[in-house]
Amino acid sequence: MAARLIDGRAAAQEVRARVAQEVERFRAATGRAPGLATVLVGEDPASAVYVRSKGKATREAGMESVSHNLSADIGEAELLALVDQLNRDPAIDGILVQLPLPGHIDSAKVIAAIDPAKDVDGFHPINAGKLAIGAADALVPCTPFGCLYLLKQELGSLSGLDAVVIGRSNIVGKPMAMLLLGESCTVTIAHSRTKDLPAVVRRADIVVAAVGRPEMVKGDWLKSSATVIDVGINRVDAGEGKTRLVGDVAFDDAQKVAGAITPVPGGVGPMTIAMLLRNTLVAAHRREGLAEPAGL
Ligand SMILES: NC(=O)C1=CN([C@@H]2O[C@H](COP(=O)(O)OP(=O)(O)OC[C@H]3O[C@@H](n4cnc5c(N)ncnc54)[C@H](OP(=O)(O)O)[C@@H]3O)[C@@H](O)[C@H]2O)C=CC1
Ligand SMILES: Nc1nc(=O)c2c([nH]1)NC[C@@H]1CN(c3ccc(C(=O)N[C@@H](CCC(=O)O)C(=O)O)cc3)C=[N+]21
Repeated sequence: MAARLIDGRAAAQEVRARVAQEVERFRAATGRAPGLATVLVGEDPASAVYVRSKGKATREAGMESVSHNLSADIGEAELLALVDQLNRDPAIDGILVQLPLPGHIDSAKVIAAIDPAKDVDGFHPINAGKLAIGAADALVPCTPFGCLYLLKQELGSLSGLDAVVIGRSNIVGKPMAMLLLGESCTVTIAHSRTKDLPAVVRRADIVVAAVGRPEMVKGDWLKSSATVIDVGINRVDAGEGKTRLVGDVAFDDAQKVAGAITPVPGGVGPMTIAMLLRNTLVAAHRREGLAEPAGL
């Protein structure tokens, strides 16, 4: 039987509509809108597209969006000075520095300079630590948070399920594993040194692929009825000078085996943006000392 398609666009639209309602309440209570600042260094076209769509979604939710576009040869000190200025700006509730940064800038240093209360990406060591210890007030990285939202929508309780996360980056794989552990899954983190990855994946009730290798996870690696979340965003040649987006999972074959699967595009990507808006809303409430909006 063909897998159910997990519609990330629809789920993201629901989250965004709820955020927009809460933005109105926030506005009524404080006389201002939540504000998100995005910082883009250099002119990587893909990054520029993401940053623009984040800005658009922010405004559509009724929030303020401020974008800073810096030249690729800006010094680390100048970038740190901008972060410091945004940390102090009372109208800014969330700061997102688009990654990757150019090689001459130490991204760990830049991330650590962001006020943890404004770290809506959830990349600051304080927020990563809070997630790891299960603190309720962690700001959680948007991509894994969006994956968890889709999984809970699809499966309800995740307790006791076997989850395999492929990829161990600080922005996707590791926080994803922490979230699944928090839901009482039995979690395996696989990576480039994992022995016999197909055998590891075959045990999984839940597979999260965050690798960056087009269509690496094959249909016959999957246990029948597994729930598959494909985080990969890979642009590949489609002939005639065109390109198309594919995930880290070989979708057509996986779809014949899996119980449910996210498409690329239209899966995790839109959820990432929805969760960024959610985190900005929550950060704004905390900064104003307001009760956090329930159920978001
Ligand atoms: N939809 C969205 O919103 C987002 C999508 N992405 C996409 O998700 C993917 C992953 O992103 P990110 O985590 O930043 O990537 P990274 O490159 O930081 O990490 C990739 C991970 O995959 C592992 N890996 C690489 N090759 C293999 C292999 N052959 N077998 C098993 N594991 C392997 C690496 O292992 P090792 O550590 O051993 O090197 C590493 O842990 C990319 O396609 C990216 O574009 C990312 C962010 C947001
Ligand atoms: N500080 C930081 N935070 C990030 O969250 C961050 C980042 N840097 N750097 C790059 C990655 C990537 N990322 C995506 C966001 C949305 C889509 C998205 O909306 N994708 C659409 C398709 C977009 C298209 O057509 O190109 C989809 O999957 O349907 C994808 C990828 C956030 N990232």
